[in-house]
Amino acid sequence: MTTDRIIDADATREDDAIESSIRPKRLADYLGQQPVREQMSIYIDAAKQRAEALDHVLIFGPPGLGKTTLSHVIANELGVSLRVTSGPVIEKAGDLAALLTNLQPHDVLFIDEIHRLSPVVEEVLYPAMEDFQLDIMIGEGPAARSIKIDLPPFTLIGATTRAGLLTAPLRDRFGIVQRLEFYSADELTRIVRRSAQILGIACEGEGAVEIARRSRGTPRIANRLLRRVRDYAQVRADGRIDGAVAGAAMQMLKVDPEGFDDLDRRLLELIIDSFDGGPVGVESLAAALSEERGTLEDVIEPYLIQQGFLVRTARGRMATHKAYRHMGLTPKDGRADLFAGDAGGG
Ligand SMILES: Nc1ncnc2c1ncn2[C@@H]1O[C@H](COP(=O)(O)OP(=O)(O)OP(=O)(O)O)[C@@H](O)[C@H]1O
Ligand SMILES: [Mg+2]
Repeated sequence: MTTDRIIDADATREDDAIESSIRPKRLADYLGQQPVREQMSIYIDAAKQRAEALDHVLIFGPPGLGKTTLSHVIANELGVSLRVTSGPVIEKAGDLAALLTNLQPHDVLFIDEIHRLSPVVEEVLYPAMEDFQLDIMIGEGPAARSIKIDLPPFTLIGATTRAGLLTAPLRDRFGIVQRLEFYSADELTRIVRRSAQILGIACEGEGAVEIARRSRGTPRIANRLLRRVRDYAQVRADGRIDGAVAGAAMQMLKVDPEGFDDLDRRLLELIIDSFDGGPVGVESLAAALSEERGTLEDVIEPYLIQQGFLVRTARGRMATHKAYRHMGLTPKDGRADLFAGDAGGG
């Protein structure tokens, strides 16, 4: 979105290039996300047994957790084609009509950033999802008329960073809603090992663990850190990534043991120093960091909140006891009690 953070969860061009080789294609290679995998495997088998299109799927979760990957996996497992588009790209009702009428029965249409569909396009999508029917107006003025076109049964997969961004009528039309969670260090370790193997990188036990621990619960970041650590290992060591090499590389990359970079630390510092620990509104924080509010809410905050460094309250964001300690500071009086046992969430 904005920065050149090594731990930015957004995809870069380099990511896209390597993506195709390491992106899992089958459910069995889609590591972690156990409940999602289990459910999807049942829904996919059931749809195949009935020879029906899979019900529409909404996938939401922070950037880099595997929304696009999961949609590819679903289409692969169903044995159908996947058409990829995104909310902002579909400008007119006619664009959507062209996409939908080109689908084969049971195909998957993947709409990324589905919360950014225009209201007009969304209106056209409702009957398409519900009744596999297109209801569009052609012509203008007195000559305008509405025509109905039957569509092949298809599966819509929508992805968004936050379910709350969707309108209620759109959300209600998805029969399957999957929320992706941040990955555990163990899951990320397996992902790092798998990627290392595919890319032919020698990455030993502790090396993979070290990279996983600092990946902010995000596979895209894990894969990117793996590549940067490989560079370091190649130039400064014998090419093998072990714990020590990974640790040294992380120091060079300024990724701290929690996986935080300068931006995360600046955010925590800001709340603690300039706003006395909060609460402080998200707009003020975004302005002070020169970041967009959306970046703050979708990219930076979710992990800090999930890890219990930040809490979202009705009056704004507050730094927790854990945040003070991480920054090497003593919590304000009372704050320790207030947040003792706080496990994050939100
Ligand atoms: N469950 C998984 N197992 C292994 N690797 C994964 C998994 N999920 C994602 N990845 C890896 O992480 C990378 C990023 O995933 P993906 O592009 O699907 O994220 P996304 O949620 O669509 O992100 P964005 O919100 O930016 O679109 C992929 O290239 C893939 O290799
Ligand atoms: Mg994606």
